[in-house]
Amino acid sequence: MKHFEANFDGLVGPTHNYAGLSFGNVASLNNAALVSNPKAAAKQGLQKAKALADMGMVQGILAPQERPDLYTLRRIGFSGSDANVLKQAAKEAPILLNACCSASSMWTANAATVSPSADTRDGKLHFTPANLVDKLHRSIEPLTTGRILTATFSDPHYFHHHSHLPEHNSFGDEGAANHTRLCNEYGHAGVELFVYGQEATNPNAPKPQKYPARQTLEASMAVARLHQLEDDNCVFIQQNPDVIDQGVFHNDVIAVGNQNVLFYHEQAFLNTQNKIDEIKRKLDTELYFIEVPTAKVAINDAVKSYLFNTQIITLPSGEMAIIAPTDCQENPAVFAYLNELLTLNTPIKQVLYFDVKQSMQNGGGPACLRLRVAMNEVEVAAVNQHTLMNDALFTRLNLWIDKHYRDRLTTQDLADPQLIIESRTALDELTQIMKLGSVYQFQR
Ligand SMILES: N=C(N)NCCC[C@H](NC(=O)CCC(=O)O)C(=O)O
Repeated sequence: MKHFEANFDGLVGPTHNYAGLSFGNVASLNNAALVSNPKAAAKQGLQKAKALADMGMVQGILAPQERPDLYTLRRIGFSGSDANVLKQAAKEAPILLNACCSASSMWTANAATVSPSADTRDGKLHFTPANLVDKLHRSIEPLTTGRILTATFSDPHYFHHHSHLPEHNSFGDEGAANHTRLCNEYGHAGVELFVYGQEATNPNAPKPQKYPARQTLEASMAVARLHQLEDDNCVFIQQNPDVIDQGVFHNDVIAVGNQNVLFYHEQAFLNTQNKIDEIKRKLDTELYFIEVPTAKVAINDAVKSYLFNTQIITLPSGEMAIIAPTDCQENPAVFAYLNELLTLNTPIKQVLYFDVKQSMQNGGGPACLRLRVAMNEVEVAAVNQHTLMNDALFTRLNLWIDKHYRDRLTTQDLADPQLIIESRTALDELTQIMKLGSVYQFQR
C-alpha cells in the first residue's frame, strides 16, 4: 500500500489582523498595529498549498474559524444586538475584542497533534485538538477545530478524534508545533518526538524566566496516552528554556523533522546527545541529524528568518525539499547556510522560497500554516475529498476570497458590525464549497 505525508494548510480567515496578542512571539509584538491585508494573506497561503499539490504532494485545506467570536464576547458579559456587543467591547475592553477577532486558526500546526495509524495500538489515525490555553485569543479555538477536523477526517472507521486536554496551564498544549515524527517510510511505525517547554508538576525542573513555556510535559504525555502510542515509539524532549526566552515560542521555530531527517539548531534542546541516543535506540533506520551551529546561524537570525519553520517534504522522486519563507533569502547568514546545506550529503536537495509575509508578520511561517497527516492511500480516500487541493478548488477559493475579503484591516476596523456579516456570509459559502456541514456556531 502507498503512504504519504499530507499537509493540511489553514485557510486565512477574513479578519486577519495584527493585534500584538502573543507575548513571547517577537514578530507578533513588533508588528502590533500594522495594517493587515487579509486578501493577500489568504492568497499567499493558497499559493503555497497549490504549489505543493502541483509537486505531487497530497495537500488539503482546513477551514478558518468564525471571527469575531460573538459567543465569547457574550459569555464575558457584553450584550444586546451583535453590533452593540462589538461597540461595547471596543469601548470597554478593546484588547478582549482583538482577542475575539484574531484569525489565528490559520496556523494549523497548532490545531492538533496527529498520530498516524502505523504508530497507534488500534491502527487508527488519532487527532487531539490543542487547547492553546496560554493565549486567550487561541484558547477559543479548540471546540471549532475539533468540528472542522471531524468534518475533514470524517470516517470513524479510520479516524479517531479526541477532545482537547483540560483547559489549565498544567496541560498547556500547542499541538503539532511541538511534535515531530521520525520514521523510515511514512507507513512504517515511527518515533514521535514530543517537545515541551516545562514540567507543570515539578517546580524544580528548568523553565524559561522571561517568556511563557506554552507546552507542558504533562500535556505531551497525555496526548501520547490518548493516541495509544507505545513507550518505544515516543521520545519526550525538553526545549532549551534559554531559547524560549529569545523568542522561540514553539519547537517548530527551532527544529523540524521529516522521515529520517531531524534539522535543528544546536541550542534547541536540553540534553541533546542523550535524546539523540534515545531516538537511535528506538528507531532502527539510517538517520540524519542536521545540527546547525550558533557560529553559522545565531538564534536571533533563526527567529527572524524562520529557518526552522520550514517544511521538509519528501517529493514523489524520493528527494527532500525545503519549503522556506522568502525571509530566509533576505537574511545573509541564513541564505548562506541553506545554500551550504544543499552541498552536504543529506537527503535535502532543493530549497523553494515562498512569500508568506502576511503570516510571518504575526510569527507564522510555512510550517505553522500546515498540519501534517501521514496517511496510507485508503485513509486518503476516506478524507472529505472537497478539502483536497486541486486546480478546481484553487480557482474556486481564489474567487471566493476575491468576493468576500478586504485588502486592508486595522484593529479599529474590528468594531465594524459589517465585518460580522462579511465573515459569516463568506464562511457559510465556504462550508458549501468544502462540504463541511454546519461547523460554525452561527449555523447551528
Ligand atoms: N509556530 C507555530 N506553529 N505557529 C505560529 C503561531 C503564531 C501565533 N501568532 C499570533 O497569534 C499573533 C496574533 C496577533 O498578534 O495578532 C501565535 O503566537 O500563536
